[in-house]
Amino acid sequence: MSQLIVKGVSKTFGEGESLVHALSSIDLLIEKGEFLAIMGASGSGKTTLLNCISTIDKPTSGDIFFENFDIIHAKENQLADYRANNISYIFQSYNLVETLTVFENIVLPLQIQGKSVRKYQTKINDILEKLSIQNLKRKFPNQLSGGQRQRVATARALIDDSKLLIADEPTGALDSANSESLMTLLQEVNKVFGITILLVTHDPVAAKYSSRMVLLSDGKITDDIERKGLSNEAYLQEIYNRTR
Ligand SMILES: Nc1ncnc2c1ncn2[C@@H]1O[C@H](COP(=O)(O)OP(=O)(O)OP(=O)(O)O)[C@@H](O)[C@H]1O
Repeated sequence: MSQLIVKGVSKTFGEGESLVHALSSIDLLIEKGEFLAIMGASGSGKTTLLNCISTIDKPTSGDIFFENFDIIHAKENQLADYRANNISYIFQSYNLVETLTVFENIVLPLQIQGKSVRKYQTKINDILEKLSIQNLKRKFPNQLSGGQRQRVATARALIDDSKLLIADEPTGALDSANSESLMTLLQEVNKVFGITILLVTHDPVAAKYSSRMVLLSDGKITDDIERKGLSNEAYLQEIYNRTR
């Protein structure tokens, strides 16, 4: 059973002359632990698809199930629980709180959800160690390099047992060196923690770190390729071939 099932999802905006078909009958099965890159031209429906999955937006028709949970027919309080328990985001700007230490930033989602930081101590140490930021715990964000800030923001996204990590154009504002380090980090996090990642990107170089790429054109899926055993570079070539 796939972790995420998107079945016949359509989404329109506006009406009459200004009607836009943002998504047209999207069918997509996503397995647990997949690192999926969603590509496509501007306006092809990438963000709308992510928004329907993360319940920011509601499809006009179709069904979405996450681990058997029926997102479309759920009540608002159930959706709030779904979001809190399952979804984390990686933001372009990292969104670290400058007046809190690295440790306090990382445990913030636990505190917001009223969870005991003490119960998560082993997991916190594991994440700090795996992301090589144990020695930064007491520092403040303004004492960190760009790459270290990325690692702290990623640790925070991983702390609360979320099953789905959503990154909408996370490299959009980064230079190529920082893009590469963020994408390498996401690839590592996907492998080590097995978290499912949904990445929206325009950039084939960012998409080469994924395990699968779907291409949207005018609200439809027009291509779907898996990395299988390909190296990043061979997979990149395949993505170039299929997206140009
Ligand atoms: N709230 C809205 N109201 C009206 N039209 C919308 C709205 N949101 C999206 N659209 C339209 O739906 C289509 C898909 O938009 P979407 O933002 O999903 O595309 P995208 O592939 O993420 O684009 P980009 O790469 O530029 O971010 C576009 O034609 C867009 O203009």
